[in-house]
Amino acid sequence: MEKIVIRGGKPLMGDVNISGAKNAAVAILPGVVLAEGPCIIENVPAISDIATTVAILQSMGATVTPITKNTLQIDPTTINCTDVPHELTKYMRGSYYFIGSILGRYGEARVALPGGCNFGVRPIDQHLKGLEALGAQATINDDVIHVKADRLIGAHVYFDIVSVGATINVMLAAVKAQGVTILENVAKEPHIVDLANFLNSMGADIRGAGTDVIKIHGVEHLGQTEYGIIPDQIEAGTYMVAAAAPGGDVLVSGVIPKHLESITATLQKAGVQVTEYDEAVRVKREGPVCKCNVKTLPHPGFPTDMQPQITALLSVADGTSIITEGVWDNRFAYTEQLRKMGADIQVDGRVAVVSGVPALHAAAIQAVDLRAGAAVVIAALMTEGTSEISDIRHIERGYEEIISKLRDLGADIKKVEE
Ligand SMILES: CC(=O)N[C@H]1[C@@H](OP(=O)(O)OP(=O)(O)OC[C@H]2O[C@@H](n3ccc(=O)[nH]c3=O)[C@H](O)[C@@H]2O)O[C@H](CO)[C@@H](O)[C@@H]1O
Ligand SMILES: C=C(OP(=O)(O)O)C(=O)O
Repeated sequence: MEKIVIRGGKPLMGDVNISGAKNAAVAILPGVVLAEGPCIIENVPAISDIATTVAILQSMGATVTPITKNTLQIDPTTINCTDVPHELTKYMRGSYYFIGSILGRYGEARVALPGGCNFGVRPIDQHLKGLEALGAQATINDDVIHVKADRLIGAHVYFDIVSVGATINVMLAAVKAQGVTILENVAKEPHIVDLANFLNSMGADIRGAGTDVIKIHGVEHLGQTEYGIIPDQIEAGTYMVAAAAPGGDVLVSGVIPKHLESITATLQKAGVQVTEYDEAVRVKREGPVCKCNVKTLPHPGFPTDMQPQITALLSVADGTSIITEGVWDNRFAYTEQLRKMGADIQVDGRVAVVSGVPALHAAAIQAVDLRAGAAVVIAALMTEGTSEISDIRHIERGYEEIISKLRDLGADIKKVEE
């Protein structure tokens, strides 16, 4: 078993370059199934969720050729199987995007239920509601989702809840449906817009991505494309908080600052200096961390996927911060790990009361999920002693080369085999 060992207390200084967005890539790669020719996808993050996505494509018969570490050529014309088994879906949430794309292309898919971070129940009723509105029959038996349609027909879908996954899955199926699909109350995250841009580059006709309503004119054929994935909003935000945590001066580059606005504003409230450039943000902290209240919300609100990281930072603020989780029912389990490091955090349902302490202390801690893993890395960077982080496979789902990126910023961090 591998662990991350961090000797903290050193300020982070220098530049860090941000990788392609995990949550865009895990939707775009399944989207390639819809193409009638090979696609070249650039800026694909080298993370384990992508290794799993590639393994799913290969298990279906697609030909995946790495051109560089972050560029893949994917030829879906060799696909000969439309079933995705649980051995492959169980590692990640985005595996369920194969439901929409295989249904859109082949009219039938059998995809086992997805894995991903455990925040309590993660229902898929809105995905199925949207696919059924397009004319698909959907059933779940023995943990396998079976969707089938003789023909997908455009429809008007009003989502009862704003869901990233449902918006993406229904878009993936609707691009080839006959007629017009209107999706209302959709998610507006940057990766929704990126997926729409990618599908449009293949010949789809999607408008309105990034607003509450998406309109899709179905097309008969989607062709090959060459497309570059956007930078990862959450990886960028994580390095912004990491830079602020032990106090330092870091240029987070290769980003779209507009995507980071809610994170920038929150860090500024917490007393951190953030300067925006065209494709970079500079993060500097000299004074104390100031208490501040944070509520996570769908985009453009403060992202839930940054909630554990900001909580780690605020655990050493000069007062009490209230963190309200507005998306998930159960996303505070990781605070137990911060408490092991001396944090004073009381959780009541979707609210955490974080009473700042002067300093955290080193401990043996666990990455209980992906962003919880990032949070304990940030906490360890702030402490004077040596912390050991276990279950790092969760961190590797979503952070490309986190060890070398932090080491290049001056962190004392290494991966060790137990
Ligand atoms: C691979 C990926 O992109 N994962 C992200 C995606 O997850 P994911 O797509 O699973 O999250 P959703 O946006 O769907 O979930 C938002 C809320 O809607 C609820 N819901 C969702 C679907 C559904 O059919 N019914 C339902 O009730 C969920 O329980 C949750 O309370 O968006 C989340 C919210 O930004 C992020 O935390 C995850 O990192
Ligand atoms: C929750 C996350 O991912 P997933 O939905 O893939 O579990 C995340 O990226 O923070």
